[in-house]
Amino acid sequence: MLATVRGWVSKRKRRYKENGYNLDLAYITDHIIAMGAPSQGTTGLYRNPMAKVQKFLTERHGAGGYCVYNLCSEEAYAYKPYKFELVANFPFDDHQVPSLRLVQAFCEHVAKFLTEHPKGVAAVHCKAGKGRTGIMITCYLLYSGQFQDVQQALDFYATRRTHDGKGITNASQERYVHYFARAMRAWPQKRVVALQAVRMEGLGWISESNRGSLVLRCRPTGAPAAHKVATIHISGGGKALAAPWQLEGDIKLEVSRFSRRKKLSVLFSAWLHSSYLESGELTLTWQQLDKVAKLVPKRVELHLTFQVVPDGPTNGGHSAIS
Ligand SMILES: CCCCCCCC(=O)OC[C@H](COP(=O)(O)O[C@H]1[C@H](O)[C@@H](OP(=O)(O)O)[C@H](OP(=O)(O)O)[C@@H](OP(=O)(O)O)[C@H]1O)OC(=O)CCCCCCC
Repeated sequence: MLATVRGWVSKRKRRYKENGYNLDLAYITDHIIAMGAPSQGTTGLYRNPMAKVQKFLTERHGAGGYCVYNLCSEEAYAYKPYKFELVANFPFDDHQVPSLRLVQAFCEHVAKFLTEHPKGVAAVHCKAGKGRTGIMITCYLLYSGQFQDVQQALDFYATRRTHDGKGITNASQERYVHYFARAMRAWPQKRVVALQAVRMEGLGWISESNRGSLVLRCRPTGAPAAHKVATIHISGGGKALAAPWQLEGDIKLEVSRFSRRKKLSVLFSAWLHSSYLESGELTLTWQQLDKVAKLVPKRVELHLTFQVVPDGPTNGGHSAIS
């Protein structure tokens, strides 16, 4: 019965079903595992039971032959380091993107571990072990030179981790793999951009009959978390900003609307990095947005006008131009 429930929860991800094991776990390469969170208590009833994961890894790779990489920022999936002999934490939030520095640090750690343990395995997990795990593993495949082409690395991960070839399905997570591939060639220079105008098309009845808002979050380069820098109320689908917002680092744009019950619900969001933005209009289509609500038509477009700020502000950005 529990195996059936675990199978439902792991959806279309590949499970390891050999030698009496049945775990939400897949070998991406001989030295990289992607897996669902090793869990205890009630959560262990429908995710990977901690004890089984420990037994599996120790049996196959020896007590010191594996390092567990926990990418969860969720409190619920934190565990004491002694649960495994070697544990490394590179946390970021579910459905979101890591900073490029976090990806770099992860890749360096895995490379060092595998150099010191040539027969070892890096066992990477987030909650489900698909999206966040996918970014980090795909970036490592590129970093370690196993792949040169981003799309090929993404496809390889998707095929190895899932039955339906849907590995990283979050547009921003995929965008950040591309960013990291560029960052490996030349680390991005700090760049401040001013968001000057926002326009949405294709929202149909949503923009006509609802008040909406665009919430801007920014994680300045080097800062641990993103924080809200502005809420812009958008009526009729567009707005030129009287006071453009200067942004630097990881930028999250979240478009929400007020429902009939006056509850604010997110329609879609997207992460962008200021260093890869140019002056001019950027259009994000349905495919380039994250977690688009079902009621949003597929013809939706978010148009953003940015201006690169020469020699940006000394306060590191994310402030309004007065
Ligand atoms: C009889 C019970 C039947 C349950 C059937 C559940 C069937 C079911 O939908 O199970 C799946 C759900 C949700 O599943 P999870 O709680 O595992 O959530 C997934 C996780 O957020 C992934 O992110 P990450 O951790 O990999 O970064 C995400 O992938 P992504 O970031 O790529 O979008 C995925 O989205 P996706 O599915 O790909 O769109 C989410 O479903 O599990 C639960 O809600 C836990 C259920 C706990 C049930 C407890 C029962 C005791």
